[in-house]
Amino acid sequence: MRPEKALKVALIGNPSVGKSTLFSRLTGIGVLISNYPGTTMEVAHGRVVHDDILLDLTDLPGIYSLDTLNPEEKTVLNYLKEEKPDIILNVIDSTRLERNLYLTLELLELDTPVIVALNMVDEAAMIGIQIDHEQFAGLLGTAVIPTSAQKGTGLEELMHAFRTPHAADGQRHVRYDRHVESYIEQLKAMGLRRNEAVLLLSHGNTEGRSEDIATAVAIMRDEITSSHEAPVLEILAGNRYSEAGLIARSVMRHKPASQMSLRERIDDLLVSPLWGFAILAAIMLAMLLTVFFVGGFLEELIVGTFDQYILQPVTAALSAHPLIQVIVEYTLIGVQAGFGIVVPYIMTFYVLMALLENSGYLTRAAFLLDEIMHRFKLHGRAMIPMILGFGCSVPAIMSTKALQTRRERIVTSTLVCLVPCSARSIVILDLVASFVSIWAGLSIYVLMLIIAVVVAWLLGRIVKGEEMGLVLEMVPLRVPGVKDVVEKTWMQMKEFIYVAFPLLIAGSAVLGVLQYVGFLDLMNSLLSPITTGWLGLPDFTATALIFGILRKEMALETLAIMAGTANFSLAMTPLQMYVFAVFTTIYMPCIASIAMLKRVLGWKDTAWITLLTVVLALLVSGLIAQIVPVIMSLL
Ligand SMILES: Nc1nc2c(ncn2[C@@H]2O[C@H](COP(=O)(O)OP(=O)(O)OP(=O)(O)O)[C@@H](O)[C@H]2O)c(=O)[nH]1
Ligand SMILES: [Mg+2]
Repeated sequence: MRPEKALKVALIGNPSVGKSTLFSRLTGIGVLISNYPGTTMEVAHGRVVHDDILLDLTDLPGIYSLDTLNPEEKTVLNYLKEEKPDIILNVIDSTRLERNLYLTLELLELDTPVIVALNMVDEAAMIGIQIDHEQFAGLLGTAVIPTSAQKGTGLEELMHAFRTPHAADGQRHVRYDRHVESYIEQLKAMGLRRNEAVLLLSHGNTEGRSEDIATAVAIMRDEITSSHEAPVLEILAGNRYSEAGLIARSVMRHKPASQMSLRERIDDLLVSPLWGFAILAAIMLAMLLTVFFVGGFLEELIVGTFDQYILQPVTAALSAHPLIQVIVEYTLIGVQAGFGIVVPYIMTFYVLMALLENSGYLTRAAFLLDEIMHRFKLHGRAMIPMILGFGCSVPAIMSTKALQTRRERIVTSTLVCLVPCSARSIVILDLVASFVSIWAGLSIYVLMLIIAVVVAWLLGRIVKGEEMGLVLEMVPLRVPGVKDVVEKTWMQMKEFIYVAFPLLIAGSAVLGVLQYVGFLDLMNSLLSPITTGWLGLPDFTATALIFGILRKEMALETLAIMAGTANFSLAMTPLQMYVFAVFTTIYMPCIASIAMLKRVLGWKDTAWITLLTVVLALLVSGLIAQIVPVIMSLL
């Protein structure tokens, strides 16, 4: 029997506790899951039937409390106010019980029934922490279900808890300071509920309340503040912290580890000043080399096979109208470039990025670089979007939403646009590293690093706004789950297969038509003052650069089509390949990145960033094209 009414469940908890993992376990919907705080920046919904109940689940961004009203907290509070969920599923990390409990205590005071998912019990067991969940449930006055979202345990019990509703009344309420409690009682006598009284006392926002209540609250807040010599919010927070501590200590059975575990030792190395940087450099280099060799190997295999069994036989056998012929040929070369060049490189890249994201390493890199980043008036946290940028700029720009100030978001997004994403890496690796030399390929990454440092320094001075301190949550290091990595890679490859591939095939066919009617020649010659004049490139590169705005890897695919071969050394000199790759890496974010920039920053800043990248690209690659021949002639 299909249930009529859906049970609205909101997943709420601290960052990186496994809310999204649980959400995708329960709904089967793929959402981003990574081991760094602030993965979920946008609300995700999922509707699913489990036996006899229809669940309407919402995955929300991670928050630490309901006190400071930062953007994520506002998202959660607005959701609670507007959507009025039937149940709050509070996900907590068993390895960090005490800190997680602060938010739990706040949630329990609201009017909505709370069910606690005591997540990561697998990890807790590994480090010797056991939690008496029955005693815990008794203390909280609600259901507590031990789960491991990653391993998928405890889900049935969770379903059972959803089916057996309880009222919010019996849930634990923090016992505040005597002084505060007596005021709460007075407010209750004036007709308010306890949680309303607590909220009014902590924030003092009496909008929509009677004058009596507003006056009483104002007097009470003043008295509490003056007698404790601290803001009311701080006093309430102090009470919650000590209660969280008490509860955690009474339900936790801790077996102290006798010696430093291997994991802790690795962790120490990762953030130590000397080894830390060496490891960071080694990881980045290893990643690029792996992509280059694995991708290159697969490419050769696929391109060769495609050439021999499809491209050559088909073009040889085809005798049709020249227009048809050119369309078929261009489309086939497009497909070959997509399958042969893009898939091998991008897939290898995605797998490696997924490993990195899910290992917890990103927060170590952020911690390691925190001091340096502050010289550029950025927080170490800004490192996370930049490293994500090596995969794809779009989620990387989205993740800048986790930064606290607009200034940091603008500067970091600009820098993300200068990080060679996997699509740009394809151009660098498949063109320059393959046909010029691997060192030439790697030198482009060094060049981009130098450019990023200069731009960061300049923007640090130009873009106004405050610099904010922010606590960086250190997530535990963990061996990434195979399933998570496969799922994540597939999620991203799907985007490529469903969105980029049709675009590529249609684009190739359109190119064929445009070529046939002579439009490409016209466009190429219009742009030739820039391409051939200033950049010293063959004129057909103009078409490739324009198509590269749609998607960066299309620059290379179009280049292959225009050059009539994927063996680029037949059509371009090494310097031309180098200049083309540098230009493609810097100029204009792709359309999808522009759309994301607009969402995060608005049109004006997006336009500035785009303009900046175009000017930079023209400047840097033009200078290379002009100066290198002069130097060569002097040698
Ligand atoms: N060992 C273990 N790892 C888990 C468990 N649940 C989630 N994880 C891992 O914890 C990390 C964070 O998971 P997410 O689901 O992205 O966490 P989140 O709470 O949605 O995080 P934000 O969106 O940043 O607030 C990922 O690396 C998961 O694989 C679990 O039960 N056990
Ligand atoms: Mg999440």
